[in-house]
Amino acid sequence: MSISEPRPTAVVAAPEVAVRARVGVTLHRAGGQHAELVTFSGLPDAAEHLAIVLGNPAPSVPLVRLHSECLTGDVLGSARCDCGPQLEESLRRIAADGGAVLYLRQEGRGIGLYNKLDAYLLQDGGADTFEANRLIGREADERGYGVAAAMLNALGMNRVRLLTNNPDKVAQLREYGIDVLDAVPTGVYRTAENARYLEAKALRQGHTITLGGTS
Ligand SMILES: Nc1nc2c(ncn2[C@@H]2O[C@H](COP(=O)(O)OP(=O)(O)OP(=O)(O)O)[C@@H](O)[C@H]2O)c(=O)[nH]1
Ligand SMILES: [Zn+2]
Repeated sequence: MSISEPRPTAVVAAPEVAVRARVGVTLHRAGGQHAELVTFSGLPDAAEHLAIVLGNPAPSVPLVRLHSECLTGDVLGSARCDCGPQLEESLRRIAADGGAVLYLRQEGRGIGLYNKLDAYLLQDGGADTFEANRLIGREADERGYGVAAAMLNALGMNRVRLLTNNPDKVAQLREYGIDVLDAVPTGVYRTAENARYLEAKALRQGHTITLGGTS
C-alpha cells in the first residue's frame, strides 16, 4: 500500500468474555466440598484469572470473593499477611452459602511477586506496606476490578454479596455495573507479625478491620 492511500479502518469488535471450560474438583481447602474451576475466553488482560464456583446459591444472592493472588500467603502460608487464612475462610464460607471465589492474578496488589519482595525489603527498613510500593516507583494499589466484573457477568452473577473488608472492591464493582447488595467482612487474622500490615490497611486505605485482637 502506498503512503497516500487511506489506511483501512480496523473494526475490531471488543471480545465478549465467555466461559471457556468448567472442571469439577473436590477441594480439601474448602472442607472437602465439590467445586467447579471455571476458565474464560476474551478476558481484557493476558492473565489466567480463575473462578472457583462453590455450593448452590439459589434462591439467595451468591456470596463472592475477589481474591488477589498472594503466592507467599496463599501457597506458602507466610505470616507477613492475612491472605492464606482469608482464602481458606472464603472457600469454606462460600461452599456453605453458594457463590464463587474469583482468584485474580494480581500478585502484590498488581505489581507482581518480585516487586512485592523488593517492597518487603523496604518494609523491613521501616516503610509501611503502601509507602514501600511508592518507594519503588509504583502505585500503592494498582488493582482494577473490571476483569472481575466481566467474569461475574459471564457466570450470570451480576447481583452479589461481596466477602471483603476493602471498600475499593465494592466501589469499583458497582462502577462496572455489578449490583453489590452487601459487603460481608472476613475474619481478622491478626498476629504479632502482621499487625502493622493490618493497621496500614485500616488506617491508610479504609479497610473495615477491627484493630482489637484476633478472631
Ligand atoms: N505490594 C504489596 N502487596 C502486598 C503486600 N502484602 C500483601 N500484598 C498483596 O496484597 C493483595 C491482597 O490485598 P490486601 O490488601 O491484603 O487485601 P484486599 O484484597 O485489598 O482486601 P480484602 O478483600 O479485605 O482481603 C495480594 O495480591 C497480596 O500479594 C505488601 O506488603 N506489598
Ligand atoms: Zn498476602
